[in-house]
Amino acid sequence: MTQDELKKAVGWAALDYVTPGTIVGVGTGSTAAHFIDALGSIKHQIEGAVSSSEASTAKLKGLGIHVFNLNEVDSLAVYVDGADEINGQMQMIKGGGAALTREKIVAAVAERFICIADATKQVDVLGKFPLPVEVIPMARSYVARELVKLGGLPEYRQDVVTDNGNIILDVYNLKIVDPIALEVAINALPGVVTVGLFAARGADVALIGTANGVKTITK
Ligand SMILES: O=C[C@H](O)[C@H](O)[C@H](O)COP(=O)(O)O
Repeated sequence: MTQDELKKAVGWAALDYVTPGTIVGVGTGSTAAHFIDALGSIKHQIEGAVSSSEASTAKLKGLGIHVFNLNEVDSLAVYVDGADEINGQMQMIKGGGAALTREKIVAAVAERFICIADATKQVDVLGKFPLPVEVIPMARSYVARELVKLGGLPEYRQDVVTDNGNIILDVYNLKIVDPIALEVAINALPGVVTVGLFAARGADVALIGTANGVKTITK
């Protein structure tokens, strides 16, 4: 099976976690795009969605799914999204598609985070995938210097502006042995909007696409 077929398998498998009549939290990226297609097949059974990016919003609307503003919604039963890496503690690196901030916000409102990922995303230690950090543009150099002090090698993601008008620093060379501590430390830097570590609030369920089918891991 190709990687995209594995992504499709987990995207569709996530439908099992969608309760009819509810508003669904929707992530961003190539795996989440398969979930959106799957959601389209049951669009008359759900009230709508809350989206984590302009790209997902456009796709949802294109399929005729109503997209709610998060401020209109008190709670979400589930948030379904992909990841760039996920470890055995269900902690993740996200933001390869620059959508990390809105993803973290929508995930925070949801009761359960359903991570959908192909098996290549599973790791023992987070950090091989460069850690995305969304930064206010004027703070770029300052935050980069601080990230070096934390042991990382930050690289400015050229030609990328987030949906919130900010920039992304991708931090290489990290072996993240204490993900929660690093999440707290980076989030505390003035100018950082969000770090793409989803550690304090990780996934509750992981649907992992493997050659032998979809594996379900529950926290
Ligand atoms: O900003 C992007 C998101 O965090 C994605 O969920 C993540 O990059 C995984 O994307 P994909 O499903 O395309 O591998």
